[in-house]
Amino acid sequence: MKTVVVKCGGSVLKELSDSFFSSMTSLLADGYKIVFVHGGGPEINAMLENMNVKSEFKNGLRVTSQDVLKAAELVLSGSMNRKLVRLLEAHGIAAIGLQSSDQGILTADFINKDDLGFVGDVTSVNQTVLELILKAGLLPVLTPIAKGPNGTVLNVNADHAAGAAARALAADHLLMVTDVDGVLDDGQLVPVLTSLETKKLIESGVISGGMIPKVQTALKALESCEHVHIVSGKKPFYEDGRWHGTQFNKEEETI
Ligand SMILES: Nc1ncnc2c1ncn2[C@@H]1O[C@H](COP(=O)(O)OP(=O)(O)O)[C@@H](O)[C@H]1O
Ligand SMILES: CC(=O)N[C@@H](CCC(=O)OP(=O)(O)O)C(=O)O
Repeated sequence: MKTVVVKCGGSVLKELSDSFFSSMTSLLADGYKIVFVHGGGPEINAMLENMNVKSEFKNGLRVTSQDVLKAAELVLSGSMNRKLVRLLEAHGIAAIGLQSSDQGILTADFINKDDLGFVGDVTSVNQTVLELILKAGLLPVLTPIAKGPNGTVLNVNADHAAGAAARALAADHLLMVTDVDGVLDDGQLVPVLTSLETKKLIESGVISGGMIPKVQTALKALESCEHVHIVSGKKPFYEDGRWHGTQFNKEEETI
């Protein structure tokens, strides 16, 4: 079973194009099984603003108090997950929304409770449930809210959640869908990146903000995934068996 984990950022959820869904349909037609993980960062920001709750990010991760966690869960599970499943269904794709803390679909541990609050790093993935759903011909759509220790739930960066799902499922492909064409340098798409080149772009400040957890996840995913891409959700990303965006390659492949 060829599996692709697709991560869709909150930045682009409202702007997903028909051509994006056509690419999804082409992938399914080519025999790929797809697991979707979504974010919702901008929508969580808007909700927190409405609630007059301040939140800050440290290295791309949202510092998450109990109040922030409640808002994040409400937005991710109650709003973003619902929207995405309905959009997929409207484009003829049989999808099912999953709250990832249920049945430990994603289980996580605190990264650093004192520093980040209720923020987790995924420690295990319930493959049995995901594989059952895939075998039934459905596309699972996962929230980045994980089961934590002692009855807690933890907020997981959606890029990290997707990377963990890709590794656990031994996915062939990790696709990170965002609001730009891929990694840009001076406004130009960088079509191929190795880990060394990526690190240089982070050091020089070309890659910043929300792109940092994305490229870090991409590089880590290369340990188990054959193909890793960052692509735009506003355009087709897969046409005639070819992928667009920025492709990440292992170092030795380019030397
Ligand atoms: N070198 C870069 N190339 C492209 N985007 C970058 C780069 N550096 C920073 N970014 C920013 O990263 C954003 C994508 O990250 P983010 O907003 O967290 O998206 P998502 O919600 O999809 O995870 C882009 O819209 C852009 O503003
Ligand atoms: C810990 C942490 O940062 N969690 C993220 C989860 C959502 C997310 O990652 O959404 P995007 O993919 O749209 O950025 C947050 O609270 O914003």
